[in-house]
Amino acid sequence: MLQTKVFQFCRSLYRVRCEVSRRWSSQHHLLGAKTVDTGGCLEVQHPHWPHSLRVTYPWLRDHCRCDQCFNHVTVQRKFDLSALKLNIRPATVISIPEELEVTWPDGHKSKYDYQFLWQNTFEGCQTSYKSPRLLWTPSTFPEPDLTTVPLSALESSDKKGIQKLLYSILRHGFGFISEVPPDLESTRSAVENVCAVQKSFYGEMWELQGTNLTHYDTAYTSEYIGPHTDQTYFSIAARIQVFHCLQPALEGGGETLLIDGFSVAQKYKEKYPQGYDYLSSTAFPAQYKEEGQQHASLDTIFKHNPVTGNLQQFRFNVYDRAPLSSIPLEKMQDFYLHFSNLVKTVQNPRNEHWLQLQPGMVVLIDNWRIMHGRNKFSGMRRMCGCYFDNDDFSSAARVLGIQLE
Ligand SMILES: C[N+](C)(C)CCCC[C@H](N)C(=O)O
Ligand SMILES: O=C(O)CCC(=O)C(=O)O
Repeated sequence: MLQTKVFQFCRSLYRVRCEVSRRWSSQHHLLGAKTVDTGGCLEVQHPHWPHSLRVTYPWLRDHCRCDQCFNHVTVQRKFDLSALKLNIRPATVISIPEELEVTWPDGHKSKYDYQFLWQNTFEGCQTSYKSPRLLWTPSTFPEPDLTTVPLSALESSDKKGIQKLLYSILRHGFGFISEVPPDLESTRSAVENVCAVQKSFYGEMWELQGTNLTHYDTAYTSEYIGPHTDQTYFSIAARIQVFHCLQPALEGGGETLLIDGFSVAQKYKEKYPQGYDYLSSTAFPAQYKEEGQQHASLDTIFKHNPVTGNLQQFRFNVYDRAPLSSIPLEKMQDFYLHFSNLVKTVQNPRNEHWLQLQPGMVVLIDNWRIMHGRNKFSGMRRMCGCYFDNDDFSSAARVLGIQLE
């Protein structure tokens, strides 16, 4: 009881009331925030923040987290936007150490945790997010200890192994799981520690066995396959490609090629800025056809985050291009000019990192960034793998506290 009284007394000391007719201007006390009414919005400066944040009043009203406006069980909004007045302004704003308390003209009270404001406003998000991405070339190809996690660490309940693997994928575009028994089921259970396997017409886990043409794709032959990303014929390509070489080709060949597509994109953008803009804005079709399957998509090669404009996906597959019906006659020369310059940039041998995948080493490749290919081979070779969908993979990363762009 006494404690409550003392707390209430202290709390009242921190409160600074301001009338809406004046400008908000509360002093910050200890850990409380200083707030200033700047007309259409509220500027909040918290002593723990590197800079102040501005939020509009409609934003504040819309983001009220009281039980009437927000269902905390389902984590869904309940506030009726049709009732939102665009010229709404608070009756009072009180800043206390833990939160900001706003009373609206109709008497409704909203409270905002400072961390909530920092993490959920544009200005806070833009300052906090640091991309982990590190571009590489073969000469800066990351050392195996940075990118490899043994299966036992992946299975540990502290999740540190999974975090390391996810960071490696986000940083370098790939990561390895070592010590995985070289069979399909063990590969599945190893990767399922990270994310659910995507179901597609290839099934969930797939296997390439020599030249057994299970699907109508060059992957199921022993031919060379140049650098590409998979599933350009889907409207959303798989985010992660998993490979486990169960048996390297008995008579040689079959090495894996990796190229950092974002590094190539950067070089292409520097050398051919117009081409980069063209291939970021001109969609062209891709396809996959076999009995019972006819997949088609229409999209650009470079795709960017719609808010930051940062490169988000590099879609590149010369083999799965559909007939070019989407480009009008007068734009056709532009297309071939820009596309062939990109192909030349990709095919520069200085981008190529070749490796022989070994049984026991499972590689997870970011299919939105890294191109893969393989050398031709002879004799029996066995490779299994699967894909992860982008949404499932991103969710798995966020669940472990990894912030994504
Ligand atoms: C991986 N797996 C062997 C199942 C399929 C390979 C598909 C390759 C296809 N051209 C594409 O780019 O998607
Ligand atoms: O056989 C391989 O190593 C990879 C084949 C391939 O490029 C693919 O599956 O997309």
